[in-house]
Amino acid sequence: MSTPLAIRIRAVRKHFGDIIALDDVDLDIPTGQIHGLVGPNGAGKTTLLGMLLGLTAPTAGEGQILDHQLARTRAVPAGVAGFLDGPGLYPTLTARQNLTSSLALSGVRSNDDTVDEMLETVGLSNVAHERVRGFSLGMRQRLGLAAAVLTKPRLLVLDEPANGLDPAGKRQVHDVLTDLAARGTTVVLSSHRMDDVEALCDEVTILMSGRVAFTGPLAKLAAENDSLDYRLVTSDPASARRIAAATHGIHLRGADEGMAADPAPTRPLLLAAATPALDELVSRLARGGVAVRELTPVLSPLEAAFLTLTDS
Ligand SMILES: Nc1ncnc2c1ncn2[C@@H]1O[C@H](COP(=O)(O)OP(=O)(O)OP(=O)(O)O)[C@@H](O)[C@H]1O
Repeated sequence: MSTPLAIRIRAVRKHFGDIIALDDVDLDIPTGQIHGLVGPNGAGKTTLLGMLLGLTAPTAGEGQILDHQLARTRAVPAGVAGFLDGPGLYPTLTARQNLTSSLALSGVRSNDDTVDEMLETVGLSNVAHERVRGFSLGMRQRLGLAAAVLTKPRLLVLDEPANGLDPAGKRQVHDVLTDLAARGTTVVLSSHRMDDVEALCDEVTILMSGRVAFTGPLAKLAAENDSLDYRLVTSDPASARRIAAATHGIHLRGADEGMAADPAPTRPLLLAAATPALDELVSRLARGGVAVRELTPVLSPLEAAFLTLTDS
């Protein structure tokens, strides 16, 4: 049996005067999934997230968010938490007071230990008693996430949650979200960082000018890519270049494209290929006694799809 849907949206449109922010959007997000929303500036990501949070009503279309119909009222539906444009925090209260106030407002029962554990989880124990006024963007992001998570949401909606985070902060946020999803919370987040989305999300939706250009698993996106650019490092660059040039479906790129053989190339070889041709190349290299030390996509499937769709 398939996983029940946390979000089911059909033919949703949103107009702001003459501006069409969302145009005929369909979206299915199963319960417990971490779903990434990507797209260029102005694509409609924040508008869609705002709709999930009950802050914006659709102009047309319909949807089901958890047990609720897509908002006609401007209120965050029960079971949903999150934030747009940074978390709403009280600057004059301490980090700890912010969490206890947020809990009190949400009506969720909790105890002091839970609050302290959450501060520890997001790496803010050492500043628990400091006022939020002096916090950096990354600290605010982590505190906002902690406040949202403490309310035990069934759906967590986050606009650019990795903004301003250093690598340690990013890992803490990743751990919190992965743990939440493993316990059944659905997470929908937007990001301009493709590497974050790929590291964290099960599925992704690419929005372009308010329309869904792609929605589905990242693996499907990779499979739909005819050809990707790769960087190849081997034990014998000259032989590798010769073998690559003679392999059907391999296209040399950059400085190697159409160039006479470089007798002693030292740079990595750049080439474009689909997966079957790449498999063939690796077999031929092995048969030719050339060891493959590194074979990596120059752009990930998500980055490549994004650039193709935005025609950059
Ligand atoms: N309240 C509003 N009033 C008028 N236009 C709006 C409003 N909110 C969004 N828009 C417009 O709707 C379109 C989509 O905006 P939205 O903020 O949803 O895009 P986005 O994908 O989140 O962009 P970014 O990556 O820059 O945050 C844009 O053209 C924007 O100018």
